[in-house]
Amino acid sequence: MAEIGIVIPAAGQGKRMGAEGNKQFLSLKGQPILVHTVRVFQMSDCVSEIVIVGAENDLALIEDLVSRYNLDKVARICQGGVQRQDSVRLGVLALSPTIQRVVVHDGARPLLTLKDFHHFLQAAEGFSAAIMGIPVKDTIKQTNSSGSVTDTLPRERLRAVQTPQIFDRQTLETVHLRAASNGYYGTDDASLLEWMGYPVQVIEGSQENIKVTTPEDLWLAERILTMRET
Ligand SMILES: Nc1ccn([C@@H]2O[C@H](COP(=O)(O)OP(=O)(O)OP(=O)(O)O)[C@@H](O)[C@H]2O)c(=O)n1
Ligand SMILES: C[C@](O)(CO)[C@H](O)COP(=O)(O)O
Repeated sequence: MAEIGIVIPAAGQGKRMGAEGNKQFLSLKGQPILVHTVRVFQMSDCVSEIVIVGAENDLALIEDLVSRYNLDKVARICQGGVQRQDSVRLGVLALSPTIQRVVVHDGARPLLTLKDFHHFLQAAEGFSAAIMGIPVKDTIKQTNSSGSVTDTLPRERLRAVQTPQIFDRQTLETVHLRAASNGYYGTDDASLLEWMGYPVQVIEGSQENIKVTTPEDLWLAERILTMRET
């Protein structure tokens, strides 16, 4: 099996959370969100190493959490960039040369389970790029700049995309470097492959694998974890 490395972008500002400091250090059931996120990869026998990408001012705190929670698969903690995509690129470049497949997973998605991660890895075998996604529940409409509807998109084929996203390391490096030199930005890593014409496979994820973006998400994350305890 190919050696798998994990890149966790955690260098955002969490503006939509509106908390003081980086949302990834907020407590979720008594432990920082970021610790929940990293732990699933720490526990996985399929993972060789983890790179966490943090904001300059948070690097010492991340180092402290890694040692306090014995996250010894974390091989490097590196400084992030202005946008998520910059942070991921820097993280990918910091992976050991032996890593052949890269999983990118948001620091702010603490509810991925080991079972779902392993199912994802298994389903992704044979694809050079695969991403988790779930069917959308709402009707999605496209609007023009004044809010008037221009289209109703056929829902059967729409997927709300999450992380983890897995890629062959060489391809991921190539698209990130090309996007950086062209000033091209996407909201996830798969969109860089799409931009360069590479195929990307969607694998069904879980409704519980939410991204903690706003205070309501933190409330929901607490409830999901409580539900899992019972
Ligand atoms: N320059 C950035 C921006 C984002 N991220 C990370 O990318 C993930 C997904 O981003 P999002 O949830 O949008 O986080 P923020 O950018 O922190 O949130 P906001 O847009 O509300 O400021 C987060 O784990 C975030 O820390 C990053 O590593 N580097
Ligand atoms: C990559 C991502 O998690 C896919 O849903 C998401 O796009 C990243 O969050 P952002 O809010 O777009 O930065």
